[in-house]
Amino acid sequence: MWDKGTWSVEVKQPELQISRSYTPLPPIKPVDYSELRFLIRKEHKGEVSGYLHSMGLNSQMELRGPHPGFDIPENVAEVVFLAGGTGIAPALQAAYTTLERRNAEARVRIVWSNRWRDDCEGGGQLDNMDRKQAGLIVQELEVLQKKHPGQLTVDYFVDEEKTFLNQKKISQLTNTSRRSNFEGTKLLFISGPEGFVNHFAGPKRWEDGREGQGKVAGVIGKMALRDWIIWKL
Ligand SMILES: Cc1cc2nc3c(=O)[nH]c(=O)nc-3n(C[C@H](O)[C@H](O)[C@H](O)COP(=O)(O)OP(=O)(O)OC[C@H]3O[C@@H](n4cnc5c(N)ncnc54)[C@H](O)[C@@H]3O)c2cc1C
Repeated sequence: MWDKGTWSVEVKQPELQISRSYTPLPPIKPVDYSELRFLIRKEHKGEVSGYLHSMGLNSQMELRGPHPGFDIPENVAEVVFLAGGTGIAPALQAAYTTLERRNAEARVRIVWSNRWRDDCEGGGQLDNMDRKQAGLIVQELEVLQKKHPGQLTVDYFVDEEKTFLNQKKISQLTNTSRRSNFEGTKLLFISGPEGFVNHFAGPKRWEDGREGQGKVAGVIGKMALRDWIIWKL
């Protein structure tokens, strides 16, 4: 799956017989297929996330999948990924596939918005702090940046610090006029809580019994971005 793009698996809660989807984080060492890592937010009264957070070491769980998400095309040139909260997990997947398995000149720009600084400790502030104090995901993003200098940027926005992603920032990220000599597919992803996706790209819609993309609306809908494939996750 790491050759393809974004993907998820379902975790089953055995007592209630319900399942929810979760997004494996890309490998940090050479690919070890026996290991899956996740970032799972503990939702207040969340059935499956609460169950997962209550599990002890060496517990067993039932997984279903993998379920493919978006396949990153071979000729990808630009990826802009707007991630809210745990939407950073598919952002890491897209960055991994693009940077490790595609053209060495492809560029990835991630924006990670969180409500609280605790969720992205050290993000955008690593020059002034001990790296070990940074959040694990922030550290992983930095490792990927160092491995692919100039190819990956990460911007952090934190609601409680009154910094917010806006149209101006998205315009900057999608303005690739200075790279007009480098042709290829341009992908703009929006991934996160429903309110985040709705605000920036409009709601997804049920189409033929499945969750489909719906129209591109919201902030991005007003921008008339040409040449970009826009994908809600
Ligand atoms: C493709 C995909 C990938 C995903 N990847 C990840 C990931 O990597 N990490 C991650 O953390 N999440 C991920 N999610 C979200 C995840 O699947 C779950 O939706 C999330 O963990 C919540 O599930 P839950 O069973 O814990 O909560 P649920 O029990 O479904 O509850 C969700 C919320 O609704 C509230 N709620 C429930 N019932 C009611 C009610 N009757 N009235 C009012 N409020 C109610 C709960 O308090 C809770 O806040 C992904 C989702 C998709 C579709």
